[in-house]
Amino acid sequence: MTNLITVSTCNLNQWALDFKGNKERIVESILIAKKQGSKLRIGSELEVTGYGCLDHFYENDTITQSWEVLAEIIKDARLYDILIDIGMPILYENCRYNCRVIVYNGIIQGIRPKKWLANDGNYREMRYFTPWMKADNYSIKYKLPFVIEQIHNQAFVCLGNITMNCLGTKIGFETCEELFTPQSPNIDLSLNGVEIICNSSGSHHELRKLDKRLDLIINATKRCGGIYLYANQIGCDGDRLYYDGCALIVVNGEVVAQGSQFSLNEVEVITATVDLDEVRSYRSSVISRNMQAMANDNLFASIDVPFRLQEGEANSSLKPTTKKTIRYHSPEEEIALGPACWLWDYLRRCGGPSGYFIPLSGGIDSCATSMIVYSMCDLVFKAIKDGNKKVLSDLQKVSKQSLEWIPESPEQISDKLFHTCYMGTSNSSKETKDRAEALSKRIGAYHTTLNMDSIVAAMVTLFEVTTGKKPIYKIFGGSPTENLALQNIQARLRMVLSYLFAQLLPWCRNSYGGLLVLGSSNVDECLRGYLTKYDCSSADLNPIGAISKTDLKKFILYCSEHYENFSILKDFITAVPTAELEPIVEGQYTQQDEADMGVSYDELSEFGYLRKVEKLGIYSMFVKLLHKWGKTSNSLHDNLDGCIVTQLEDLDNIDVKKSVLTRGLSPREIAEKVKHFHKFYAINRHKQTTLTPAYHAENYSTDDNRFDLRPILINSKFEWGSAKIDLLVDAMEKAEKEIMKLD
Ligand SMILES: Nc1ncnc2c1ncn2[C@@H]1O[C@H](COP(=O)(O)OP(=O)(O)OC[C@H]2O[C@@H]([n+]3cccc(C(=O)O)c3)[C@H](O)[C@@H]2O)[C@@H](O)[C@H]1O
Ligand SMILES: Nc1ncnc2c1ncn2[C@@H]1O[C@H](COP(=O)(O)OP(=O)(O)OP(=O)(O)O)[C@@H](O)[C@H]1O
Ligand SMILES: NC(=O)CC[C@H](N)C(=O)O
Repeated sequence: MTNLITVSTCNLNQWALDFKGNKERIVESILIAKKQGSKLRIGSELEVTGYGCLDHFYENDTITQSWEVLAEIIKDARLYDILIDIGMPILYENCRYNCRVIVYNGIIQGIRPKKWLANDGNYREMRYFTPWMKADNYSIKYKLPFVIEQIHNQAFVCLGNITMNCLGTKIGFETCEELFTPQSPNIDLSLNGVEIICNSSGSHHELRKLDKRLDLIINATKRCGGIYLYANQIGCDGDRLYYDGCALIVVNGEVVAQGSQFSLNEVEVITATVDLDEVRSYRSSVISRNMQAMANDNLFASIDVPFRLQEGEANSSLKPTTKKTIRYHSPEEEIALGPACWLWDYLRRCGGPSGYFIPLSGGIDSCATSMIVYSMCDLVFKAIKDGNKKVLSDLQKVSKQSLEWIPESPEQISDKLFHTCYMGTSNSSKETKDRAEALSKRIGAYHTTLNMDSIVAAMVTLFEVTTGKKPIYKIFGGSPTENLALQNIQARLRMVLSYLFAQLLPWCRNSYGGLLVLGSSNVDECLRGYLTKYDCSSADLNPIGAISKTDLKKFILYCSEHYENFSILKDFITAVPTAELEPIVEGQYTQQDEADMGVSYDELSEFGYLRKVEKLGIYSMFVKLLHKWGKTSNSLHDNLDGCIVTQLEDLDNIDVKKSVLTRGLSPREIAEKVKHFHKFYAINRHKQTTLTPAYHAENYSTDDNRFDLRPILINSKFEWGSAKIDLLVDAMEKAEKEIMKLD
């Protein structure tokens, strides 16, 4: 026997505070679900307001307008004959809750507030919402606002930790973060006989993160059995995060439907026909599970809904959806797609600007940023080819083209939207100038080349006339201060020129509207502070601000293979990174990034990870890197932690001494690197506070405004921790000498 039921979930491209647009997308998703024969549709977390309203959640307007949107949905008879689960904020006794509102045929069946709020990393739900902490099966009679009551005379609804007892199956809810908690609601829901679990999320993209989310869902339903529907927001809803959709339908640990992770579609509904009997036989044959279910108290307020979701057996045309292989993107693809979708949403939603402008240096970072813009053009082109009328009309509007204009290639889109500029000085080389030009040409962007020596000279002359002193470069005998000042003025002037060009280039091309300026400092440089404050790093948006140089290089390589005729990219990969801010003497660069920084990009990525993700201070970082980068063999590693605790007494132990250092860096070298990193990190932390809003791509992002909250003024000596490091290094060196003697 089969017990088939057709259910839907979706990716919604919501936008914070766009109540009108959000409502339209919700309605469209319900209509699509109905068209696909569905009896249940779930939407993303806080879909009515958009997930990322931040402090706008404090405004009562946000709540009242949510009710107004819901009222219109309730009134709309086209949305009947399907159970709908809608996310919005609700105020009860002056506390704000993050809720699911369950509606059937214009009647609100129940409201389920989120219990376990997301409050780490990018998330601050506790700033706006109160977690629902009442006893589990306690519910209240919630008085509905007049705007709802007047529609069908419904004055009250049950609010609490509810489940829906439909005719023939039970439905329950967990909201985003709750899936990630050790005691996820889905466990109790399944033990209480809930067969369909609806998870509505506002979950953001991070490189290599998708498998964590999928693993949790798959494992939950593998262990407990059940049908799991996952809905998510997709796109940029007004801030640094990209929500990465990937709506999912899973049955007993098998994926039967998966939505896109990166897409320009505003509404994507996925639907599957699933068999409730599969859940019943999966669960009931596991006796240990059944004993737990039997012993489990009823933790939920159960609401009866007079609606049968199952299809009658007479509907023989219906077949259960077959299982699918999960689709993952490689990290390089994720870089190509995530920031590109984010840039598209940002551009079309921000109104006036008619494209992007980038100062293109001929180096890796601005090249990677440009390739992301190219990827955006490519996605837009493909969407138009696939018949996406909204994308076409958005493109025509942004690029100020007529309704007749239809692009024939990504390059034609790039020509309208993307502007690049090489800003050379006498310190620049022909190689970087040519590379920038060649890349821009291949992408199809509108390129300009300029020489700004006269402006730099004018500034330096002004300084000289005012103070009577003339700064000169180090290689000509100047001090480090003079040398730095001469570099920084070039870098800062590039920023001023960028905004001038961004404002006027469309006008030069007989169009109108300005351009958004793109910055391209990567996460490693930001962490080390290897950038001039308020230079080209101070742009409008930075697509790569949370991506490491190592990943960017891999991304360029991927682009050179993925897109046709991009062999020019190989030249970027092999070029030595240099700022070209100091004079080139006899054809040789005097300045190379890694030498200048005193640390390699790979090492910076490591420091960044240990600092932010592993949360290590200076001393623990040193110890961790001793294990990782050190010459010590495993037996010394094994003893190292004990040594630290017992003030290195163990190093007198002959076995430890025998574990001779064979490869890697010495403890002193590691200590120097760790201290060096901390010194520059601390000195330059102030730069993070002014950094351009960047796409959040990594869990070791340095974004001071939302994600990585640190003091601006830090004592760069870290005296206490450094002294402990020195003590350990001395002891290890002493031990090493003794080993040498023994040998
Ligand atoms: N604690 C603090 N809190 C708030 N502000 C603080 C501060 N300390 C300095 N400042 C401010 O910051 C200024 C120093 O920062 P900044 O002007 O950036 O100058 P600074 O960091 O000294 O120099 C820029 C660095 O970026 C490197 N770089 C390399 C490659 C390319 C580029 C490029 O731009 O293309 C740059 C360059 O070699 C140099 O190491 C001070 O003059 C002061 O105004
Ligand atoms: N000659 C140039 N023409 C145009 N823009 C430049 C030039 N030099 C630097 N820039 C801009 O300043 C930014 C920072 O310059 P920097 O030399 O630090 O390069 P970077 O951060 O290593 O990036 P890239 O790899 O793109 O050179 C660059 O990403 C670029 O946007
Ligand atoms: N909105 C949420 O609850 C999101 C939190 C969750 N940890 C995530 O990244 O997906």
